[in-house]
Amino acid sequence: MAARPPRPASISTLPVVAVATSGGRDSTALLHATLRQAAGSGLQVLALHVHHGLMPQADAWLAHLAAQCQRWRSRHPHLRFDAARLSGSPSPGQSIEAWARRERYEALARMAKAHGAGLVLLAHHRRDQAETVLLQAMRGTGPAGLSAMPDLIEREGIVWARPWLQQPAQAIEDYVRRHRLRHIEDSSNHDTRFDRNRLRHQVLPALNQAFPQAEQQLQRLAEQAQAAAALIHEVAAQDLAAMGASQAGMPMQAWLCLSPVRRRFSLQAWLQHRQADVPDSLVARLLAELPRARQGRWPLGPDSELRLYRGVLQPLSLPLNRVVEAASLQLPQVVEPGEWHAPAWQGRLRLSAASEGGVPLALLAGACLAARTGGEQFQRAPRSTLRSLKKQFQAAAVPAWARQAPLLYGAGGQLLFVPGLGVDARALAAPGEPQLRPEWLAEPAEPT
Ligand SMILES: Nc1ncnc2c1ncn2[C@@H]1O[C@H](COP(=O)(O)OP(=O)(O)OP(=O)(O)O)[C@@H](O)[C@H]1O
Repeated sequence: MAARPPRPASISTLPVVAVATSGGRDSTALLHATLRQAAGSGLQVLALHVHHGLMPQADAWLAHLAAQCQRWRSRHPHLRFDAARLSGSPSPGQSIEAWARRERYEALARMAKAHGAGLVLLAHHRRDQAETVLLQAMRGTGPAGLSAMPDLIEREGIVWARPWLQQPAQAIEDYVRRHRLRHIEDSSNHDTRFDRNRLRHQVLPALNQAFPQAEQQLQRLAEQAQAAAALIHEVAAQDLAAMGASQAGMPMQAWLCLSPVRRRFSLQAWLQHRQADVPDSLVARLLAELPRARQGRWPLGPDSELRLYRGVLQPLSLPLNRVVEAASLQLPQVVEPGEWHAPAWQGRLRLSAASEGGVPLALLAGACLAARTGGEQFQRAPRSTLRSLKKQFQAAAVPAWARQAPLLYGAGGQLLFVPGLGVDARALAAPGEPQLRPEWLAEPAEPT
């Protein structure tokens, strides 16, 4: 019996490669080149476009792309097109460009995932890379900024690739002419109020003329900076692990033992865990002030700050009601049953009415929460031996993550309560004495 010819694969089962397409010259060329490469390969090509809702012409660009993909589909039946319209706007103080970039990547990632594409191609080329390096240099950035754009990076399950990062703009122009590709012209690319446009039209031509290898050298600089940034990242991560830093706090004693340059990069890395954009001015201030400070507070963001207390630098979120602050006494002088949120430690302190096993109200007056700094002593039961907190945690098999919760200290510095162990026997109220029983309630970590 003759074998049946294999059935063509259904389009929805083919592997998908996405191309981010603005409709401009470069991404039009990349989409076209990808389609040619993919022809007969069994790959599905997905053109993705983001309508930013910022320019009056954006509707026409979207219509142009949809029509172009429709035409190209006659020769490339495995071409699909999708677009997203952004509806938001930048928040006060945020640049339109930064907002548009972030939203664009998020929209591209959403669409790629919805279509099962794990790879998104971007049409940046060598001149874009040179411009990015120079722009970063003009901002006085460090190795991370000078790294400019990676040719391949994985973020949140999507691989972003820039296959033309080594290609000169001229090669793409030639390709577009050879294939007579139609593309849109974004008039804002000539608006010299934008830094990039001034650089492109006024600086780069002169630079290329004076140094014909300028773009290649700037690309090499970006690669060197990428290696340096990766090394800094590795060393900072090792230093933070060695000093026992966590999201909740960075111990100052160990940090001060580092060389100045390692202090700087470990501090920066620790701050960036919490907040992507850490102002250089804050890092400079902390580097200058922390070595001499015993206590202190520094603004971190609109709703958070850093506190130095008992040798630990801690980030605190501010707006939640009744934030238990580490640096000053937070429980009032007259303490009543209630709950205090401590977002920096991802938990709540609850004080409940009790007739035994609690802490006397007198000791709770003006008490505060503080991070473990090492060397604390704790007594489990009235006639038991005083032992180090570390040993007590081990004996009670308190898991390592639970040992990061804050300790409750009385106004006089007396240890009152340790999450996971309970009330220190020296702070136990006598039966019938006015008292409250402390309890620590851990909250699930927020996604970062
Ligand atoms: N609105 C958009 N929708 C989808 N992808 C985009 C969009 N804008 C930019 N991109 C992607 O990001 C790359 C770089 O963006 P950039 O703003 O430098 O390019 P462009 O000048 O808008 O267009 P092109 O690179 O196509 O000439 C584009 O080549 C494209 O891959």
